[in-house]
Amino acid sequence: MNEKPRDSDSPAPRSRLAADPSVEPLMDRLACLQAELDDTRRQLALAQRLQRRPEHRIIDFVGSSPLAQEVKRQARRVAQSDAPVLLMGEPGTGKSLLAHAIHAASRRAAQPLVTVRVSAVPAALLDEELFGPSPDRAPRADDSFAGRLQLADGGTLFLDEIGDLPLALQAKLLHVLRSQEMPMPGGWTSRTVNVRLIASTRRDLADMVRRGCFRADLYYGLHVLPIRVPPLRERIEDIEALVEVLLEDLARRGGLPPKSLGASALAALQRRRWPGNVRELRDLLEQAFLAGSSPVLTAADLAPLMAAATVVADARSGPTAAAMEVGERPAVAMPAGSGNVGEAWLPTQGRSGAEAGAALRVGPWTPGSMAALPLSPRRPEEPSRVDPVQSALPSEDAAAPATLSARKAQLEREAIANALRRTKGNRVAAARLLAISRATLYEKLARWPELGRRSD
Ligand SMILES: Nc1ncnc2c1ncn2[C@@H]1O[C@H](COP(=O)(O)OP(=O)(O)OP(=O)(O)O)[C@@H](O)[C@H]1O
Repeated sequence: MNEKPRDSDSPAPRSRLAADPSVEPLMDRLACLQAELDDTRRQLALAQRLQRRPEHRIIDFVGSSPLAQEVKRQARRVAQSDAPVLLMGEPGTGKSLLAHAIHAASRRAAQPLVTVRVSAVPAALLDEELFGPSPDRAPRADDSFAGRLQLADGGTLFLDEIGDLPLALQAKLLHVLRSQEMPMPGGWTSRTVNVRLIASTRRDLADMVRRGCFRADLYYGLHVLPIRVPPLRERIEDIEALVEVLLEDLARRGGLPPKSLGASALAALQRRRWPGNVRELRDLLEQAFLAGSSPVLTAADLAPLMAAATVVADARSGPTAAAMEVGERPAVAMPAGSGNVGEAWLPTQGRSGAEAGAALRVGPWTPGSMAALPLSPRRPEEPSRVDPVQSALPSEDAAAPATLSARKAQLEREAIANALRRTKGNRVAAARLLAISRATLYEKLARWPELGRRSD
């Protein structure tokens, strides 16, 4: 056998060292460390694999109706391209799901998908949030802060509710997308960004262009690959499959025994118009799932929940809510030179009680949120006697929600309420305390607007 001569400097074979009693404890320690290292490597590899696992795939868009099949066909087609995608549809129809799925099916899947929910970030913060520090200011030590466009470099930027983007930022976005260049602070240098844009809207952007509220060039740039995501009422035949998947998911997430739907309950669901679309269906099923102990949900189980949801839907179609769907954000004047185009949207502060109340109703539905809504809403002018922040804190006898996602949401809400209480409502300080960006805090407050209101 042709054995390679051992280098005189290489360590002595392990067996010879191990035989030496003086190094035995060291060898044992080394073996332990090696085992720990291997274990950590395995865990790291698993975590990386899990992180890379897409949140949604195109197949997760449940439905076999012709409309649902067409959406999935278009999603597969646009995933092959690098052109901007525009997802148009009512709230809760699955636009975010599709954005994630298209990214996951694209050649950028291994790169980041960065989401900005435009409607949830105040206009005054949006510029920096998207583009990073302004190129007009002198470079500073803290300029390592990157805007979301830069964070999405190589991957995909998902702009949820692009219709809420102020006009000045529309121009800036268009410029960056066309030139693939972002000027850096100081204005002397720029950096290249390679980002694919997916945008979603529940508003009629073509109508906004006609009214001068949305730039025509950005609209046409986005309209290269448009996908219309149909409302649930146009694909009633998908409800059965959706119910099956959603009930299975609720049971799995909650670690609970599975439940099914009786024939009368299915018929009742198919008769409904679903203004909140699949999200509303999911919330309704979650409440029904948690409310009863029977393994089969009946029409009688669903009837009171559907009646309560109808009250909410009617409130949503009221005049203020309708204005928010098709019109502009409630705007307040900004002082001249404040850096934005004369308007800033404040999620809760600065709005009248009526507007804030409407925002509560039209805001995103969260699991179990309908149960928390009063059936007869308080009159807007009636002052609240309850400190919303205090009331958000955990009470001794508050029943913990059963599902993991609802429990996580409750803990998050409590942490934010606590931070706001400790900082006396100062959002900048609260965000710092929570170690999140201001924009993230505003995004979360859009989900729980009552936390952002001061009782004093
Ligand atoms: N076709 C579908 N199949 C399975 N789940 C769906 C489908 N459509 C929507 N969902 C589920 O419904 C919920 C709402 O969907 P999603 O957030 O994607 O809607 P959206 O259109 O982005 O809403 P919004 O405009 O309010 O942001 C999510 O839990 C999503 O997983």
